Amino acid sequence: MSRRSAGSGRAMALSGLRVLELAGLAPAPLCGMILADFGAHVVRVDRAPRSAVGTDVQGRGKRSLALDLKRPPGAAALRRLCGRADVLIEPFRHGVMEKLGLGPEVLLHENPRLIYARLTGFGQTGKYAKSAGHDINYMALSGVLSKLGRKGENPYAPLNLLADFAGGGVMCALGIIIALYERTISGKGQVVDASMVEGLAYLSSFLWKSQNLGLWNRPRGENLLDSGAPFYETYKTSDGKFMAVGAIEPQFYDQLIKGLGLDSNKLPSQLSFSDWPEMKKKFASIFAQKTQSEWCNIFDGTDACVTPVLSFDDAPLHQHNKQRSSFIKNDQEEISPRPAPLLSRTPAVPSFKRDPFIGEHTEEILLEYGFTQQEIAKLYSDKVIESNKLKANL
Ligand SMILES: C[C@H](CCC[C@@H](C)[C@H]1CC[C@H]2[C@@H]3[C@H](O)C[C@@H]4C[C@H](O)CC[C@]4(C)[C@H]3C[C@H](O)[C@]12C)C(=O)SCCNC(=O)CCNC(=O)[C@H](O)C(C)(C)COP(=O)(O)OP(=O)(O)OC[C@H]1O[C@@H](n2cnc3c(N)ncnc32)[C@H](O)[C@@H]1OP(=O)(O)O
Repeated sequence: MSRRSAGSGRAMALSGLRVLELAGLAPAPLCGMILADFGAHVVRVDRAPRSAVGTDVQGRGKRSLALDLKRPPGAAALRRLCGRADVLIEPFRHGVMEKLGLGPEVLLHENPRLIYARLTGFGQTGKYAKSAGHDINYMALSGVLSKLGRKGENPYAPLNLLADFAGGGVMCALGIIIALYERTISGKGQVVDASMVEGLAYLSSFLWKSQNLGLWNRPRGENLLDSGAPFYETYKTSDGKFMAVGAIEPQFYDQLIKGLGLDSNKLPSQLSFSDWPEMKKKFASIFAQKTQSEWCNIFDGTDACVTPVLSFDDAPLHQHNKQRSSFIKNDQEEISPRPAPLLSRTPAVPSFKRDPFIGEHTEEILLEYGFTQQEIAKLYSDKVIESNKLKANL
């Protein structure tokens, strides 16, 4: 397969890599989208019979094949596809793939170079391996949720960003890339058991390993980085917006104090924990006196570590983000973040096309993977695959 991405004419880091992503909820689609953004040929294997509308909003750069895995010819078709693929991403709880006869021992036996990535909440073993769950449950089990939240309040889940996406989708992508690198040496594939509980726990290594520094020994919401400190907080401005303050180091804290028009000689020391609640009130009353844009005028260009809290409407329009083209607009005028990180020679070139409809590329994918027209016709007549050309052409 070409080392160049279709349409862009620029080489991408993962060009030529064949990925099969079994359609799942949120984390696996992100994992597949990252690989697609960096040039992999990602096929999303959707369910047949298909539902009216897909739930994957992270289908950028992917193609869709609608295949009924519950029927033996459908499972057999996936086995054949895996025979020619580099990576399989499966997002089901443990046991589902085995029940379909598509477990790793089968697929790796048929293609020993396959990277078989299993992205689950609880992993492949252990008491919860077969239990349903969502981001908040995985965060809870990792220990991390217990650290999140404000003083006196219950633990608080910051959307489904941490377990689903950081500990799940991104960690799984990392596992895949590590296994692909290792395959260049051994020639062998392997299973990546990407548990979101463990992915997030690993991501929180700093919290675990800094416990002896005394950073976290007060209750939730009363520590340095968990909204306890006045200099690591958000503050409301006079126009109802917010500023984010992260002035940890003394030299940066000094600049914060200066920008707020305060005299450091008349204030308690920065790390006087008992004064933190009062200092917060003081900072809050000062921030409430000016608009967000007025505070930006004061703090932009300083090292006070004070930035505006931007809405989704405002973030793409902020001068800094515009200067780096940090957000992109696709052919449907939808705005989303540009893939990161930026690689200097082979950056990601995200697709600007709309996401695929379920089953939009069924036939072309099967042909590409070596199925004959007769075999495809049989799969159609057996109702094992579906095509969605009509809708795609509307
Ligand atoms: C917090 C997040 C979740 C957020 C998701 C939201 C973004 C979306 C949730 C609901 C969506 C809305 C809803 O669908 C209604 C609208 C629909 C419309 O189309 C769009 C708008 C909607 C409003 C829509 C909008 C959004 O999309 C939603 C709001 C998370 O935490 S996500 C992380 C979840 N956890 C995991 O991924 C860990 C691993 N997976 C699991 O543990 C389980 O999969 C899970 C998630 C617990 C689900 O369990 P379930 O019983 O449903 O599945 P499994 O046990 O894994 O088995 C899968 C079965 O499906 C069969 N199968 C799979 N593929 C095929 C195929 N191609 N052909 C045939 N059959 C297939 C497979 O064989 C299994 O069958 P069995 O059960 O019989 O073994």
